[in-house]
Order: sequence, then structure tokens, then C-alpha cells
Amino acid sequence: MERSLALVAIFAALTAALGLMPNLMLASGVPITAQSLGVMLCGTVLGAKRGGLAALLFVALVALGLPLLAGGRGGLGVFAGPTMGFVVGFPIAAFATGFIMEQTRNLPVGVAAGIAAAIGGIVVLYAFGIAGFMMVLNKGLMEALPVFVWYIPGDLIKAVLAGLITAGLARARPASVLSRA
Ligand SMILES: O=C(O)CCCC[C@@H]1SC[C@@H]2NC(=O)N[C@@H]21
Repeated sequence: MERSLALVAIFAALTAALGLMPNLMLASGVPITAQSLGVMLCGTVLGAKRGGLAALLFVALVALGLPLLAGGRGGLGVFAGPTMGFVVGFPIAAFATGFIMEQTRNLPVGVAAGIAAAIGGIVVLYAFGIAGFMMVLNKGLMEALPVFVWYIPGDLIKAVLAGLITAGLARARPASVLSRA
């Protein structure tokens, strides 16, 4: 119990730390950021419940005003901005990633993690992100969709990285991959 709580805190911190990596703010107001890799790893390593909790902890700290998002942003204002759907979607995407990871125990860890990260961390996250973007900027789906084409190549690379990192962790520290415990 204590160990899994510590891992939840560590993965929330990892997601925050990935916000310190160089990011690229595009004209859309949505940055290209490594933080979605953190969300993917929350799910692939910790599984649905604990992964969702780690991402929720990260979002709660942002809501409380900690400047943990790419470029040092934080506070309730984020939830009125163009990235609002992504931020709200982080815990759901981590949960979905972990859920898929838990349902694919028949696959090698790395393959399962890559697939889970692509579905949870891209398909599910974008569904929330694009919906939020459309709501905040009052745009239609056909206007919003082309905006996000630019983010997909990077996110596919992140899904592959999530697969490789999770497989590496499973080899080096099998007990820390709670999604396979
Ligand atoms: O910093 C924020 O306010 C949240 C940023 C969300 C960015 C999304 S996550 C999925 C997609 N991939 C990226 O690199 N950026 C967007």
C-alpha cells in the first residue's frame, strides 16, 4: 500500500518534471510537450487505478496553482484555456492506458505498453483535448481536427518510448510495474 502510494507520487512528479523539458507553443495555444509521455507512463507502469490517480494528483496540483504545466503554467485559469480538455483528460487517458495494459497480459510488456499508450494517450486524450479546444474557442470539428495533425507524429514517438521504457523497467525492476503485478 505504502509502496504503491509512493509510486503514485513519483509518477505525478515525473509528469511534472517532463514539463521542464523544452516545449514548443504553437499558434493554436496548445504546446508540443513531453508531459503526455508522463501520462502514458502513469498508465503503462502503474495500471488503471493508480495511474489515473497519479495523473489526477498532477492535475490537482496544477489546479491549486503550482506552475507545473509546460512553460510554467498552472492555476484555475488553465481550465478556461485552449488546453483545458487535455488537462482534464490526463487522468482519464492514464486510466484508459492502464486499463488496456491490464487487459493485454497475453502480450509482451513492451508491445502491450506501446499499444495501450497509443490508444489511451493519443485516441482517448485527443478526444477530450479536441472537445475542450472546440468548446473554449467555439470551433467546429472540421476546423479543430487539422490543428492537431501536427501533434500526432511526436505522440506516436512517445507511445513507442512508453513501450520501451515500460519494457526496460519490467526487466530491471519487475515489481515496480504494478500494471503487471
Ligand atoms: O500544458 C498544457 O496546458 C497541456 C498541454 C497538452 C498538450 C497536448 S497533450 C497531447 C498533444 N501532444 C502534445 O505534445 N501536445 C498536445
